[in-house]
Amino acid sequence: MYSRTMLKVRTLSNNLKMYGSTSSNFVNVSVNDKSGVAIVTMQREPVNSLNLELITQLKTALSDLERNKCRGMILTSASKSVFSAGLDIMEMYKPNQERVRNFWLSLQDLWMTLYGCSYPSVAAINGHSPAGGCLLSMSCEYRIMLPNFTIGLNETKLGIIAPSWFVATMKNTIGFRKAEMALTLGFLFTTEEALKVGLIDEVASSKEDAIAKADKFIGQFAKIPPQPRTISKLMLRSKDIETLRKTKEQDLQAFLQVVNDPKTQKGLELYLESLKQRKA
Ligand SMILES: CCCCCCCCCC/C=C\CC(=O)SCCNC(=O)CCNC(=O)[C@H](O)C(C)(C)COP(=O)(O)OP(=O)(O)OC[C@H]1O[C@@H](n2cnc3c(N)ncnc32)[C@H](O)[C@@H]1OP(=O)(O)O
Repeated sequence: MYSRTMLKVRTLSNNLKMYGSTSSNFVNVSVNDKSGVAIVTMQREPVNSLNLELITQLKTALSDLERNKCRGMILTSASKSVFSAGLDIMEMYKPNQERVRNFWLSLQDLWMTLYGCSYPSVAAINGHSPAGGCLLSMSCEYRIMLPNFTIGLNETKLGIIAPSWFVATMKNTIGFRKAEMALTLGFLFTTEEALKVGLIDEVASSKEDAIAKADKFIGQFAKIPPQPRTISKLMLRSKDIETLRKTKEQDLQAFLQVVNDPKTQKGLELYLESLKQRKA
């Protein structure tokens, strides 16, 4: 039913080639011929950490779907245990200044594209989804998660502050009070806790079940005229998108200041070590 790569994800654009990146394919898009629903699969092993290339390819895939008037989009992961580990810490550790700048601008762009897309969007969260992974999930309209994983904005636990648009997305998803608790604690919710707090909408027993549930959710819109649907969605979401659009440069400068602070660099080094030691 879902034909692989019917919509081709463009390889890296020229401005990325100058960083010597290879054009690996970190995103697979398959479209159901009958329903017109696309499955966008992140496939950057081992943990789908969001580096410049994955972010850029996701943005391209989502924009292509918009142009091709897709009927709905399901975002998921090729990994069996991780949806996305969030931002790739290696992009922020001892960064090349031009690349890290591009990295952040591309993340802003991806969020604005996903949060404001006209088609119905569902995250089929088939693994852990901390920080940037949680942002991607929350930016979709509906979330279905598999049991025994965790999701949340854990930035404060890492000694950093989630940007205002991450905060706005969480507030819009679970409400002020619960977002305040979750953000200040840097809380990672288990699947059951996430369901209780409204961070996810359904629990699925397997990835296949999650896709089936996502298809069902999107199927409801077959009877709704697309334009009123999109306008209603954007009435709720466009204020936060416009806020970031207007303050992109300011947001970038704030990010660069934090990343280039020697204390942040030390923190990143220790965090990377701790991630490696967890295995030992
Ligand atoms: C700390 C950031 C400071 C930046 C300051 C600027 C502030 C700007 C605002 C930032 C906003 C958002 C921040 C983020 O998104 S930061 C990323 C936060 N993510 C996490 O804390 C998750 C960390 N990872 C995990 O908890 C686990 O990996 C996992 C997702 C639960 C999966 O566990 P696992 O056991 O299946 O896999 P594991 O063995 O841990 O990892 C496999 C290898 O992948 C490496 N790795 C994991 N996560 C990341 C990552 N986010 N970036 C880069 N690399 C990552 C891990 O080190 C292993 O590598 P190796 O095989 O040992 O070489």
